[in-house]
Amino acid sequence: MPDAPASHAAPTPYTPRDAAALWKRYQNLLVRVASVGLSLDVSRMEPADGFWKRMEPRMQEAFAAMEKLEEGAIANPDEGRRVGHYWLRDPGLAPEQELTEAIERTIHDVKGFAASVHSKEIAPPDEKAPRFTDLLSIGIGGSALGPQLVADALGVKRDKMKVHFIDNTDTDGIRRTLENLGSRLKSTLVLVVSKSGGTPEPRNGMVEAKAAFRRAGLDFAKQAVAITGEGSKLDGIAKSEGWLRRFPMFDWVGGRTSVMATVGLVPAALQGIDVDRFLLGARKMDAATRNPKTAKNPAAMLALMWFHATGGTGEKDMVVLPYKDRLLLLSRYLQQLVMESLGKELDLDGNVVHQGIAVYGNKGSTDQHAYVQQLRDGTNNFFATFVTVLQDTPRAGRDPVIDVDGGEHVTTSGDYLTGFYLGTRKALYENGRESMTITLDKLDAQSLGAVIALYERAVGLYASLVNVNAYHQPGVEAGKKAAAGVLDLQNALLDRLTDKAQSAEALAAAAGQPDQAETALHLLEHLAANKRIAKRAGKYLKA
Ligand SMILES: O=P(O)(O)OC[C@H]1O[C@H](O)[C@H](O)[C@@H](O)[C@@H]1O
Repeated sequence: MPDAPASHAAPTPYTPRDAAALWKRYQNLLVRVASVGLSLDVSRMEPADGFWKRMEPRMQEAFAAMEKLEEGAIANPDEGRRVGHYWLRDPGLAPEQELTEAIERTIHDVKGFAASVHSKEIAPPDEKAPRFTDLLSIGIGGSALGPQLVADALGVKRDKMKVHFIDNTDTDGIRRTLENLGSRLKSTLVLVVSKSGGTPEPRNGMVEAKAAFRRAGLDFAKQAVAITGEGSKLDGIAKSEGWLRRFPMFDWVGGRTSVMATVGLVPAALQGIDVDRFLLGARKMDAATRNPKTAKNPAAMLALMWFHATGGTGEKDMVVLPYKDRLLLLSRYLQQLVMESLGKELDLDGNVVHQGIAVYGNKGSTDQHAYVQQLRDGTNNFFATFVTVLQDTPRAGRDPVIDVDGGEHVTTSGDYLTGFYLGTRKALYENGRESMTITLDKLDAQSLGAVIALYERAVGLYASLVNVNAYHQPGVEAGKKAAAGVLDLQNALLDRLTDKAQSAEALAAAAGQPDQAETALHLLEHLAANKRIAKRAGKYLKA
């Protein structure tokens, strides 16, 4: 008889409570922010006895650090920057009157610009295009993820403009987006969005868009808007070429928290989204998450539950599962917000800590038919955050009700979605898998602003709990520098290429980089696959 296989079952970290105990726990722990119609339920998280008490002094320190940040302290010490995204939705909080005025003026300008575009006062130069119909936003990272989330979560059929994105330097992806616009290019307003104004991907997107405009006989500058830091490279280009408009990006707003700055507000306002309500939702959530009573503060509760679930070291992943198609991009948005903020090698005292929390997820119930199997039965290396919306559609009560079952009572698709969420949560809990739930009464500009603000604050508080700088991203630079070196090598290889076929190794050596033979091979293969150079018997030559 072979030995019985070793059990790989993940340990159950807690004994599931019975229904009565859970009901009580739910009632005790629920945090409700009535002003924005949002609730946070952490009853299916099971921190050990004494956790709340033990963490309370640290949470109070985190509140104090956050208070200083909001007052204008240099909360990003490595970059010597202040961190002002909370001021964007409550300009009166900004530490100086000039900043308050700059924020207010910018919001006013954004709304004014959108109104002029909608009223056709600002219109395309082509006579055959009486108004701007489409919006092409070119940006990456924080200059794309927030706007994409907002556009998808809140877009409706009667949007004032149809929004498209170029968020990569993928030739085919760019072409596909531009081809989709087709003859509507003449009525497309282009936003080139880059806080630093020097990121290669949006620069490339801009160059490709310009080429498409030229091919169509259109004047790019008359249809282009720059959203960037004042004095940046992009700002200079927009200024010298006389673009339609330039909107400033404040230095004290980080890319991943820029959705309530011009980065997010310009496209949202142009699409026709109520940006005032969006900002209001965030402002109300900010008020709720300044509450120093931990148990009443949803951001503090979230941060504490992350700390509990991951041991304060990121040992478990955060699975974000919105049961709502419109919130599909929330997990991708949170991936940047959480991982770029918390994923750090060093803590604030310079110790090597390798912090972070991995975030992934798409949407329910769709994911139940994909990877939820592993969540329920497999390795117990995650905690789930369900996001649910009570109101099935913005027209609830007016939409026709479709009975999908034909039983005694009406059952709708939305009822199934709710059933699947509740069922999955239960199945996970009973198998020792923890989860939280954020419930929105309805999904609209206000509640979306509130959810974003909730996570921004939770990330800031958590960063304090684990003592990292949430507002820099030194690791990103390493990849950027390496990429620049690779492109330099490509140019050196192209310089050495002749009509005589040479191996990758020989070309790398000729380029003075004999130790880069493998990189040279990859570059040459890419060039050959795109017919920009020729390849013969495994060697490379001019095309
Ligand atoms: O807006 P940009 O300056 O072009 O930056 C776009 C993105 O790129 C960087 O690499 C950062 O890591 C992100 O935080 C940022 O959002």
